[in-house]
Amino acid sequence: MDFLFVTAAALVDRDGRVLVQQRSRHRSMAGLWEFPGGKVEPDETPEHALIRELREELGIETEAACLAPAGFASEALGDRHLILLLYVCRKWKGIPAALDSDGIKWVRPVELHALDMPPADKPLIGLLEALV
Ligand SMILES: Nc1nc2c([nH]c(=O)n2[C@H]2C[C@H](O)[C@@H](COP(=O)(O)OP(=O)(O)OP(=O)(O)O)O2)c(=O)[nH]1
Repeated sequence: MDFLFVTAAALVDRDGRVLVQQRSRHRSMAGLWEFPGGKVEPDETPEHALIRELREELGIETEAACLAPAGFASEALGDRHLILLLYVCRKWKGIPAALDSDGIKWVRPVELHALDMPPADKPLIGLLEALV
């Protein structure tokens, strides 16, 4: 099986809201709301990939100690199989900006049900409702 490992973060603010970003037009799954993150490169740990993606996509800095494993999703993706590793992060430096997406917004976990998200993300919503 050809696995695609992707790491993503639920950034949680002091009001218990979670950041989601909208995938930009030129990407697969364009327009869907997702958790910031991306593919784990062969030479990276999931945590380092996520730290890099948060820097590239949002312009924020965090560290491995601030990434708490929250859960995962397992979903067919074309001829590959996606393993999406979700971390909760409550501590970072900087103010998130939409550097690589069509927009960002902060929502309560219960509000995620009403957003168009990739299929892999759906089972993670209940998890965040319980955790955040
Ligand atoms: N970052 C992120 N990716 C997700 C989520 N849910 C989900 O199915 N994915 C999928 C979409 C992509 O296939 C892959 C993430 O890769 P990526 O975002 O680095 O991919 P990409 O746009 O550069 O490339 P592509 O998918 O357009 O080929 O994981 C999510 O919540 N966050």
